[in-house]
Amino acid sequence: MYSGKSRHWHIGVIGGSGLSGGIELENAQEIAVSSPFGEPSGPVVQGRIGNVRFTFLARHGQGHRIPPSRINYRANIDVLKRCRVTDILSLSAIGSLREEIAPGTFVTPDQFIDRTEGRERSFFDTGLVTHVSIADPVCPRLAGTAAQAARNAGAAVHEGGCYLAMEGPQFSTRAESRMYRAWGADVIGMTAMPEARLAREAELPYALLGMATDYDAWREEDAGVEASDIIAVMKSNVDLARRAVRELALLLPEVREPSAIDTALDNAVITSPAMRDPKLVARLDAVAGRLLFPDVEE
Ligand SMILES: CSC[C@H]1O[C@H](OP(=O)(O)O)[C@H](O)[C@@H]1O
Ligand SMILES: Nc1ncnc2[nH]cnc12
Repeated sequence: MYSGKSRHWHIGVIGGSGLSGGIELENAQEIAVSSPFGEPSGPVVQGRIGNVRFTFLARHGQGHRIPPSRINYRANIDVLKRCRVTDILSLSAIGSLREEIAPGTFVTPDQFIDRTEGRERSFFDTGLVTHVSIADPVCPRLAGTAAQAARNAGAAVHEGGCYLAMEGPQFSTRAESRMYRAWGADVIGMTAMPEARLAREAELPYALLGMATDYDAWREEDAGVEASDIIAVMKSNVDLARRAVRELALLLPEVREPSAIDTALDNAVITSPAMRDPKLVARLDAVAGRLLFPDVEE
C-alpha cells in the first residue's frame, strides 16, 4: 500500500484528444488497474524514457469513446496514484481566447475557472470532510519544465494563463466565448476540471500542456469551431507533443526533490479520527494513504 513518494520521477501522463494512441515508451507494458471509484478510462501503459518512468492513460479511452462529462476523473486519478506516479502531466486540446495564442501554440496555464456541472469533484465526502487549497492549482515546477521541454521540441510556447473549463459537449456560443474573455480566461477546454482538483486532493503535482487548436467562437470573422478541425490540428501536433514528453524526460533532474503539494492534505482533513467513516477511509488507501495509513509499509 502507498505510504510515501519515490525520490525518482514517475510521471503520469493523461493524453486527451488526438493522443488516445499514447506516447512512445521503452519496454511499454499495458496493465488494467482497478479503482474503488469505478471504471477508469481504460488500461494504463507503463514504460520509461531514459531514467524516467511514465504511466500513460488515454483520457477519453481507446478510440476516443468517452465524452468529457462521462469521464470518471476520480477513477483516473486514483489509478495513477495506485501506480505510484509522483506527478501528473495532462496533454489537452484547447481553444484560444486570445489573438496572441495562435492555433498551434502550446500553453501551460496556471489558473482555472470551473464552469463544469454535475461532475464528481472530490474523493472526500460525509464521514471524512476535507478542504484542500487550490489557490495555485498548477505545479510551477512541472509546468515550467514542460514549457521548456515543449520549446526544446520546437513548439511555440505561451507560459501561464487561465483555462476555462466548460461542461460541453457543445462548443460555446459567441456570447459565452466573449464573456469568458471578459472574465480573464485565455484558453478553453472541457476536461481540466475536476481533474486538477482531484490531483491536488491526491497530493499529485499537476501541470497541463495544452495545444491551441482553434480560436473558439469570439472572433466575428471566423466560423464556429468544428470537432473535425480540432482533431485535424491535433494530428499535426501529436508528434510535437510526443517529442515534448521525450524532452521533459531529459530535462528532469535525476532526483525528485519533494514538493509542498506532496503533503497537501496535511492541514485539510477536518473530521476527527473517531468519527471517520471506515468505508470511505478504506477507499482512500491510495489517494490519502500517506495520511490515513501512516504505519503501512510498502
Ligand atoms: C475533440 S474537440 C473537444 C474535446 O477536446 C478537448 O479534449 P482534451 O482536453 O481531452 O484534449 C476538449 O476538452 C474536449 O473534450
Ligand atoms: N474551442 C474549444 N472549446 C472547448 N474545448 C476545446 N478543445 C479544443 N478547442 C476547444
